[in-house]
Amino acid sequence: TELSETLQSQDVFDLEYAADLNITNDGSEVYFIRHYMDIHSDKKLGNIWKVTQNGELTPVTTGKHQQYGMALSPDNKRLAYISSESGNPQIHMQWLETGATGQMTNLTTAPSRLTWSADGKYLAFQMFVPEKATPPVSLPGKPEGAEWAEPAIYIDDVYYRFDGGGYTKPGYTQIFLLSAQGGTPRQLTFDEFNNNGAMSWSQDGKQLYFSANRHQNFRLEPVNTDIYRYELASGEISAVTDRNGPDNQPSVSPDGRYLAYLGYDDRGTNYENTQVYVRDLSSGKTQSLTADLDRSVDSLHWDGSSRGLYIQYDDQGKTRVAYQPLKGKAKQLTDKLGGQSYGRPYTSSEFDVASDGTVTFTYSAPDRPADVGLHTGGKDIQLTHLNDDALGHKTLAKVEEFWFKSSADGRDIQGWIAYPPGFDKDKKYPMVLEIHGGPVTAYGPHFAAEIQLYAAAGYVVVYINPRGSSSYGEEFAQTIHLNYPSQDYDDLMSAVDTVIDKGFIDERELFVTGGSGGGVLSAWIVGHTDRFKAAVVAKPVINWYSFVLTSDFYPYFYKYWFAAKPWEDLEGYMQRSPISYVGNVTTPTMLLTGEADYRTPISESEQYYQALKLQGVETAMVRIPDAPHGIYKRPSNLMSKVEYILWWFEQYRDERPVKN
Ligand SMILES: CSCC[C@H](NC=O)C(=O)N[C@@H](CC(C)C)C(=O)N[C@@H](Cc1ccccc1)C(=O)O
Repeated sequence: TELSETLQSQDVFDLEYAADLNITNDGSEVYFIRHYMDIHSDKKLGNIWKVTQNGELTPVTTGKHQQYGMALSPDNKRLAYISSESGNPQIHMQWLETGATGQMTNLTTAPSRLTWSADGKYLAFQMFVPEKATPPVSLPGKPEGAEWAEPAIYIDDVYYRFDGGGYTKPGYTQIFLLSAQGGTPRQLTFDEFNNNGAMSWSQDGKQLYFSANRHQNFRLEPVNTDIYRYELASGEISAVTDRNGPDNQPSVSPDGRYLAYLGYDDRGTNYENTQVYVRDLSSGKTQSLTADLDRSVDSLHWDGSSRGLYIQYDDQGKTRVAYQPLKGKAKQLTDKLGGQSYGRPYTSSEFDVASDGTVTFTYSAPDRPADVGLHTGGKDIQLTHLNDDALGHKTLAKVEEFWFKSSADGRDIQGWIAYPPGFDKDKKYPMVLEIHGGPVTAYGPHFAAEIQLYAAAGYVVVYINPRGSSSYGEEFAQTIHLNYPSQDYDDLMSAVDTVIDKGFIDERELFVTGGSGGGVLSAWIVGHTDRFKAAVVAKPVINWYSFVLTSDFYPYFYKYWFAAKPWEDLEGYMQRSPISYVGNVTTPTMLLTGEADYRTPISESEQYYQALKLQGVETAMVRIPDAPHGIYKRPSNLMSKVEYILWWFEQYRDERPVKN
């Protein structure tokens, strides 16, 4: 058959995906944000749409806005959401029976986490409250009308910049209460903590549960969140949990008897399974429902009868929803969740449940970003086809799962092969090995523009979940505790050998790329083998010593990824740093990083670039202006990333592909 069009990088502007799924109590309709890429502002925007069980789609809001944080009222008659249509983010409401809409607030900073009280009379929300910063120094002698340089910036907080958010301002996130009739929000919390975790109301509306890190030393105990109870009548705040380790996502059962939440005991490792806990609110008795699951639960929703919970977790690169009763075994419902990470094939999804047990979820397929799916009557139904117009006429890469044994120790490892459109097993193809970051995350059989674009350019693309990835249980993730990179390198090389053995790879045409943790591993690869013809190392850590002292989340990294502070274990830090092996590199290696990446700051890439130059190795550096760690967030930056990677590889191909 003749090939139809293949995917081009500019097609990323045509992608849409579903998010913020809210299902009605009777399961008949799903409200969701229909995200699209605006080619003029180069940003992801989104409006609210509704889809019925038979797939009928209706717009609920319109306009070129960013709308998000949607929350359907308990009686399903109103929809609260956040919209930037007035110029900055405000709470809006739509009365669904009449279609009347209104802006409910005039806030000075962005609201988040809209949470309805059970009687539908109030919305709790959160908002950053800035504090006045008085600089310790002011300069004397400025003549009137003089134009002096911007004043110096004084910093004394532990966290002074966040990836994606820029340099921080002094202040804290506080909880507010807004009448569903509108009016002035009332501030509920005032203390010097970030009260910024998920919230849930008691059924009688007298208490608000929320998660936050309210420990005196919270800045240096970065994952020690607990659940707190706020008494609406007195303003008193008391701790419900107090263990060492995160407790979050509180959710009061519909009958008001139980509080469910997620968490784990912090043992100081790189990964622990997040479990579901249920506390009987009158006796205080608490039990874990998922101690035997050996997977991390990411989210939960109560069943309408309060007899159990619907839970979401990653398993072997896919995401499942299961029903976990308060007593007894879990029942699997669907494993078709995903599709929200449209750049690279990370697991990323969400779900919601109606009172009758109908589950809506983001429906994943290797050839489409997230659609709205429904699980009802034991079946999965795809309700929307948001990208059939943009992608339906194109030939996309087929994605096939494979398993192989690692040469390190015979461990079973899972991976996927994306075949170029028009693939013929009797021909020989160049290969791209694409490596995920985290390092405790997972790739899976999900749509990814980057993978699809490399395949459309004629490469067989291989991606795997090396040891250390999530979705295979605690032992698998913890193999890299204080040991990253290590045998994950062997897993990656075994994947390459396994695919070569299939007979359709030109062994002389091997290429490698990866981002973040995948940048660490691709730099590690070129320092340990010369099998690849060219490499692109994206947003990497090159030197763990400098990374820990420049990354935004440094109180976490030194504590959970290393045995000691950098100056206490110089040898350990350097032994695991790609910079230590730069003397071995002969592979032409390009660096690519966002200039506003405060997670893996661009100084990491600069170190490797300069070292490679000193070594006389072919190299180049691509700097993406203003881009944070999530380079893909602006579609044109995703295009730049892919175009530069393909261009770099093409320089080193024996036969360059002919551009049409
Ligand atoms: C508790 S913070 C752990 C670090 C965080 N992990 C999230 O998965 C992270 O930012 N990891 C970086 C590498 C690290 C700073 C050396 C990373 O590999 N990022 C990946 C994965 C990722 C995907 C989506 C959102 C956040 C991270 C990447 O950017 O591809």
